[in-house]
Formats: sequence, structure tokens, C-alpha cells
Amino acid sequence: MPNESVEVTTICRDVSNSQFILQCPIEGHPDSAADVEGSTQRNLPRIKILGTGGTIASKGSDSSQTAGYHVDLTIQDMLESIPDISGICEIEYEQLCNVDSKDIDESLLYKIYKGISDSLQSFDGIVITHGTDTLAETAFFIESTIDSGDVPIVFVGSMRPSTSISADGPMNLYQAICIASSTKSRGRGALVSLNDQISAGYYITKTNANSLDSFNVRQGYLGNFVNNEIHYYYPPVKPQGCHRFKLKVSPTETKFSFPKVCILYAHQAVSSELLDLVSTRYEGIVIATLGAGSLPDEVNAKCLSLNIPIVYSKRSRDGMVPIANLPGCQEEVNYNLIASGYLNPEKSRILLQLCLAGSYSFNEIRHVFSGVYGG
Ligand SMILES: NC(=O)C[C@H](N)C(=O)O
Repeated sequence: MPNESVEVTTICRDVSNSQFILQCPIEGHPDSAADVEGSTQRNLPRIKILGTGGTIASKGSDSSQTAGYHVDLTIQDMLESIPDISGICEIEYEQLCNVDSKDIDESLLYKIYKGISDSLQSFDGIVITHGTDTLAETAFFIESTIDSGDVPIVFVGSMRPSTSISADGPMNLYQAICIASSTKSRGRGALVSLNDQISAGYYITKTNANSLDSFNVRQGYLGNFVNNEIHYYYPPVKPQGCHRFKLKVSPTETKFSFPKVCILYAHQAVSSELLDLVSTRYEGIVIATLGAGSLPDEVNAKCLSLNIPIVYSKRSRDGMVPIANLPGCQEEVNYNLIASGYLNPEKSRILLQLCLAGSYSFNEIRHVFSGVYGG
């Protein structure tokens, strides 16, 4: 398997004005029942919070507004909305950006990657506040590119803006900080903490556009947060078959970009015309196929005729695309179709981009996807 470094461009980090350190007061926090074993007044876990925006950092114009609000809060504002955590951990925070997650592009993704990588050595846990719409993609990218060792990386967002009645952001943020501070979270990689549940960033999907219980993970939640207690159902574990890519910063470049991969959504009467339209402009294609890899014969034939990797993913939220459902002869040299396994289209897209950035061959890409039972 190739393990070449992926060349990426460096970005200009201008965060010198947005770094703050909250000093831990002498007295411990009376409510600090979260599992932060070993923490003492002098030896609390050090947590880095990286702010990127999202609904958790948003304000509406009145307390009943839950749509059409705007990003407006900094990390500092958000920390003011949660109980005193100075008895639980020491906090340092950095505002990487403040955007709706629809605007998390490759440069911001890389900025988040860099913010996490730079913090791993000096912190015991990292929390990333993020919009929920694309949070799962960022978490997947981070799990695929960063070996965080023991350091938990906890993504958190909210479904209601900060101004709403029963806003969920403060509780979610508080829980994420406790989870990142807990020794129980060590060795679990990228986690997502939302609505009292803890899940693997590699597998989580946003499945509800409105509800507080917006994230779902068919592979199972890893744990739960109840009344300041963190309960993990399993010992520390990382996703099976996750391929780790190494990103390398090239100091000469100024903008981070990835090979272009698009997602096509199949439907009744889908035609190969779509493939004609995009195949000259993209280096790879992911198709949200019908069922478990099903497409009309004419579309399959077009896919096989193109000399770019095409990942067969699925419209169905759950289940998988097995290799056996791919058309054509898989023994053929230059066979360009890949089954996504359990990965949904948006995660397949990121994985394919990472493979293409490393100049992986069709076979090597297939091998990477086989980790999630595709290939
Ligand atoms: N709940 C949210 O965070 C949604 C928001 N549009 C975002 O992804 O930034």
C-alpha cells in the first residue's frame, strides 16, 4: 500500500489575535462530577477549543426563531453560557473561523486539521465547535488524516441557535468539554458529542434536518452522557479498516486544494448524460446509486468507459454497497469502479479525494475502500 505523503498547500494562519487562555482558579468546581480521573487543582487536563461557527455560534432575532438565524458568537461568548468548568479542566481556545458549515471549504478543512495537529502535543483533549450540516464530513476527514493517539478530538454543534428557548448549544458544549477531559475518552480518535450521545466521527451521519436528535449512527453510539457521568459502552476502539493518510504541508504553496470529486445522485430514468457532463471536469466521481449499487445498464456502461475512478455509493441511508454488485469484469486491468462499502456519498467523496491526492491507482483506491467492506 502506498503511504506517500499528500502534498498540500499551506494557508496563512491569522489567529494571533484570537488565542486566549482561561486561568484555572484556585478553588475546584463544585459540580465537577464528570470523569476526569487524576485531575487535581494543580494537574487538570488541558483542553483546546477550536471554534469554527455553526448554529451553536448563532443568534436569531427572537427566542422562538429556529431558522434563518446567523452566526454571531465567539468561543468566548459560548463559554460564558456554560457553568464554571475551571474545576474540570484548563481551557485555551482559538477562533479558527466563524461560519455556517456550508462554507467549510478545503482551505478551512485544512485549517481545522492544522489547528488540531498543532495542539496534539500540548493538550489532553481537543473540542471543535462546528455546524452540524457538514460536521460529519470534517470529523471523517480528521479521523482519516490524524492519528491522535490518546488525545480525544471531540466535535460538537447544536440544532438551535443560542437565542432560542431551550437552546441545546450550552449543554452540548459543556458535555463535549467534559468528554474531552475524561481519561475514559482516550484512544477513541475523533468523536462527536451531541444530544447526550457520543459517537465515532468516522461513521456518524446527520439524519434529521431539524430535530435535536439529528445525528444517527447505525454502527452504534459509543457512549452516553447523563448527569455529569460519561458511560462508554465499549473499551477504547477506533474504526476498523480506517486508512490513515498523511498530509504534508508544502511551504511554497498558498492555497490548500484537493483533486475535484463530484457526487451524482441517481433516480428513476437517470441517464449517462450526467456522466458526460462532469467526467471531463472532475478527477473522480461518486454516485449515490439506487439500492446497493444498482444503476441502469446504460449508465454502468458509461461508467466503465471512463478512465477515472467512480465510487458506487448509495442513496439509502443505511446498509452498504458490496463489491458483488459492481458491473463489469473486476479482474480487468484498469477496472475503475469501486464499491463504497458502508460509506455514504459525502464520506466516499472525501476518501476518494484523499486517495487521488496521493496518486493512488485504481487498485490501491479499491484497497482503501475495502477497509469499510467496499473496494
Ligand atoms: N445546526 C447547524 O449547525 C446547521 C448550520 N446550518 C450549520 O451547519 O452551520
